[in-house]
Amino acid sequence: MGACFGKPSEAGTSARDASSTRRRGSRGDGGGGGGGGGGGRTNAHRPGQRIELLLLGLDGAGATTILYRLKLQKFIITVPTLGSVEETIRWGSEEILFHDLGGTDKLRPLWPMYQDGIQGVIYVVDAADRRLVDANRRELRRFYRAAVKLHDAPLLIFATKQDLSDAMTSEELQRELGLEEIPCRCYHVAGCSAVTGEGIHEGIDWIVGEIRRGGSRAASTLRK
Ligand SMILES: Nc1nc2c(ncn2[C@@H]2O[C@H](COP(=O)(O)OP(=O)(O)OP(=O)(O)O)[C@@H](O)[C@H]2O)c(=O)[nH]1
Ligand SMILES: [Mg+2]
Repeated sequence: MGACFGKPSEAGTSARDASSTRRRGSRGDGGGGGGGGGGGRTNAHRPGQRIELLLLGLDGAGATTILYRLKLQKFIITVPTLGSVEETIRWGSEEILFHDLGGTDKLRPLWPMYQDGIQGVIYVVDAADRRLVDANRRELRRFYRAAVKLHDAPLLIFATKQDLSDAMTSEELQRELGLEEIPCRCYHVAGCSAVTGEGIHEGIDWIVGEIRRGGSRAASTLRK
């Protein structure tokens, strides 16, 4: 797939076809999301350089479980993250440093403190809990209002817990979260499960691919 240009909506390629992508730059818009607009550019990625990603989500969404699924290739029982956890994993020729931030309401205001050096954002949603859709929409917007340095960075939404019967699909979540209004460079919603491992590698491949080719993007294609 190409860079962050093209059709308003492209089907992704995760397992069970449970993903959807939006590439900014095709709408010619300039509004939505707020957030000032004076933010610095995200660190451009140089080949061989370590990638740094933020891993966010409401408490209990499943962020840390995804992190250790990636690190250990198995499902492990986690404890709630108090503050932040840093883990590095090897991804092909790349090294990725994850900043996994706790998601309780006390910790969410701290998320925007982690902007410097970050090249991509992963936001984890418990797709099986429909009661949290409003809170997820609100917290995503609040985060991006403050995190102006990340408006140039790709956003991966992990719609996790797809192993549970009533989990929302990625298309449903894309609509419900109002992702069109989020001032990120481009986004992708990937259905996944940290229990089965489904969809996680595809999601990481997407964000790493976007970061790799993001360095040459013309500023005019980016919303400020
Ligand atoms: N069924 C199911 N349960 C999951 C999945 N991923 C995580 N869980 C469970 O969800 C709960 C919360 O997981 P965590 O990874 O600790 O959540 P977190 O987002 O890191 O939460 P905080 O650290 O509090 O911000 C745990 O009981 C996990 O076992 C999944 O894919 N499927
Ligand atoms: Mg955690």
